[in-house]
Amino acid sequence: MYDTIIRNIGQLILPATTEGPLKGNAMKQLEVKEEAALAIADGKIAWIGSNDEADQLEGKESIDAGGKLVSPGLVDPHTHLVFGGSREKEMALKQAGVPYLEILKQGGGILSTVQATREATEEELYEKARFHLERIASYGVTTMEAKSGYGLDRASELKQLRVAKKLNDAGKMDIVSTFLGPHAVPKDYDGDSEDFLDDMISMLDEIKQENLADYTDIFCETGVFTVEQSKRFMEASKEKGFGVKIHADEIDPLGGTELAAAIGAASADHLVAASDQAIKDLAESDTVAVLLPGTTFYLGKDAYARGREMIDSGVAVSLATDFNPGSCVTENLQLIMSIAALKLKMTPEEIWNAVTVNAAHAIGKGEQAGTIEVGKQADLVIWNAPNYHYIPYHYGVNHSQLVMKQGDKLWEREASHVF
Ligand SMILES: N=CN[C@@H](CCC(=O)O)C(=O)O
Ligand SMILES: [Zn+2]
Repeated sequence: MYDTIIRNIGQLILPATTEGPLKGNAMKQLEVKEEAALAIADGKIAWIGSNDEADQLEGKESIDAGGKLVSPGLVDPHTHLVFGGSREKEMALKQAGVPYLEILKQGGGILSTVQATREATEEELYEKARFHLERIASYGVTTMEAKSGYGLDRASELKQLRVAKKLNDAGKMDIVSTFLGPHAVPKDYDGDSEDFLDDMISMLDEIKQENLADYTDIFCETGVFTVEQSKRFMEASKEKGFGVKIHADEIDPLGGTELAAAIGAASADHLVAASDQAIKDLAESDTVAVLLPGTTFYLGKDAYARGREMIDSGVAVSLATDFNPGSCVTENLQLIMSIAALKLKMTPEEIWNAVTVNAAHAIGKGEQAGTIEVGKQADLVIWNAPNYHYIPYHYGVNHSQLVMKQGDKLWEREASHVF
């Protein structure tokens, strides 16, 4: 007797291969099973077969998918989930042409969120992050990453990391936590980025001991941290047993992407200005390129990361929201899928692989999330859509009908709609 049987699935997205992350041509492959069914037991996928075969199965609960699309739960591998305040007033500045890095230089941007985050209590941050997390889940996400980086001092960084851990322990979403201490140089350091970096490095032992993060991250950018500083921080993190990530080549082509590939980073993120050499290096490495086209869109830029070229060159590409209060204020990963189709020229198959299997690998969750396979967590979405092409096609709305996390209902739409 199974716990739940999902019957009458119009299209079931299965992996074309059990390996990952998928690179280049492998990103074009999706195994789509029509007229399918699946069974769940103990929070895991226990059986996958045809709808006819499922007639012989017994389950405590039976769900009729109504001929619709069922996919793995989406994975969002780059978010800044935990923060205080909001920055709606920056929008007018951006419209007036003030560049993102100039706002930061003047003490706004990331630094204004730092102030609000420092002022908020742990409970306030928890409630706010939980609100955003529920919205993220409603869009079909069952596993995500969350970065610190708005505390920029010991106590406030630990406060952010503890909030992410508590949210993970609450069990509704798997949250991979990343320590992004070197996100900006706070005003208290008077521009002394080396001194600040030393202080962030000195936190690594404590974070490890308290098991507050799996990865570290650094913002490698003009006026923030150099490639040399990024290398120093990443090497120190690796030595302490962390996986490493980097915000690389978002605005200026400094070479953070080449560094990520050379150092064996789990992911290099943004990559809007990544060089030809960076793309070659990534293709030859195990580093996943996490592209954030929602950020390029929200910052009003014309040039997007060269996703098409990256895939054609053999890079493992993933997509994320970059949800944060400044450069990409949306919890909607489905919207990012549409922007990836329109601006990165990615195909529907590539997009699905980018927000499932490759995203899971970018945050070290490839073994348990990102694909529907017997033995893996029963994290899945029943979509109010007839096929997998439909989600990036019909943009800006929420197509989730039922989001399941380890076999439990995480979010459900009240009524099903006609396409
Ligand atoms: N670019 C650096 N960090 C974030 C933005 C943070 C912010 O503006 O608050 C990003 O990934 O886009
Ligand atoms: Zn980011």
